[in-house]
Amino acid sequence: MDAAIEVENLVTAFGSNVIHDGLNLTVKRGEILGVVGGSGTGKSVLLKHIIGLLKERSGRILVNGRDRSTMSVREDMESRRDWGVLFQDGALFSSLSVAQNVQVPLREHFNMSQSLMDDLACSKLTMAGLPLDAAKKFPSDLSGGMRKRAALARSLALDPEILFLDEPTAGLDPIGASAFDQMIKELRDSLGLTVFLVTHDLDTLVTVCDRVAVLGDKKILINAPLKEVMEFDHPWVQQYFKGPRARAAGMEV
Ligand SMILES: Nc1ncnc2c1ncn2[C@@H]1O[C@H](COP(=O)(O)OP(=O)(O)OP(=O)(O)O)[C@@H](O)[C@H]1O
Repeated sequence: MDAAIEVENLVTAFGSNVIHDGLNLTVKRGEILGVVGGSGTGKSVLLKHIIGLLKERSGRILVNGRDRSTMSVREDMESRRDWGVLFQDGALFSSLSVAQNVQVPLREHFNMSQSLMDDLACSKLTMAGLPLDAAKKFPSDLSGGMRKRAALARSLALDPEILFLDEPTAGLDPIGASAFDQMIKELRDSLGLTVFLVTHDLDTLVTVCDRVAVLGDKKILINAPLKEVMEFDHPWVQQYFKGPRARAAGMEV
């Protein structure tokens, strides 16, 4: 099996608060993996460990087959081009225009002309479904949904192989959320991306995820296609997938 991400026996803690204790997870290349779990179970912390924003841990994390902990600083920097991240709040720089935001990773990694960067920013904005007149706007001039798309455009700036999305549809109205889901699927299909998607959104799980990994009891309880996950005998899983919201999302085994 060709794995984009492999997490082996991960143990993490903040002081005495153990977050993950022997967590194992494989994300296959080209799949959209939905990561779910109760609030505070460590989904965002797991994402931050995989991308190297958090470092204190034991266990191995391999991205594209490379062990993050044994990389030189240069290798680590190079490997950062392999992925893009969309954080929960979008994390755009408010004093920069949308185009300048998209160009931040380009400036960090390459030495290219302004006109090339402008062209690239326009192409990434189009990919993320934004009109070109958004380029000169500032984040505060955009709706919540457009800000998410601008942040997505920035996460695509370096032509990543892997996309990390932390609750991408949170705060979007149902129409905006379903359009965003559709776009993620189209981007995966056209660019061959691997997507690691933290979400609480049941509609997203149903419509875009190939597999679902459930984080609970400090581990991945199950990592399987949704239908299999829904049959998994664990109290949180049963409550989550058989509750009123799940029924409203049309989830039936
Ligand atoms: N920088 C930090 N310092 C100390 N504790 C932290 C830090 N970041 C996260 N935590 C703790 O780690 C635990 C897991 O947090 P995390 O944000 O990963 O949860 P989550 O599963 O993403 O939750 P949610 O679904 O609510 O976003 C929580 O108890 C949180 O308080």
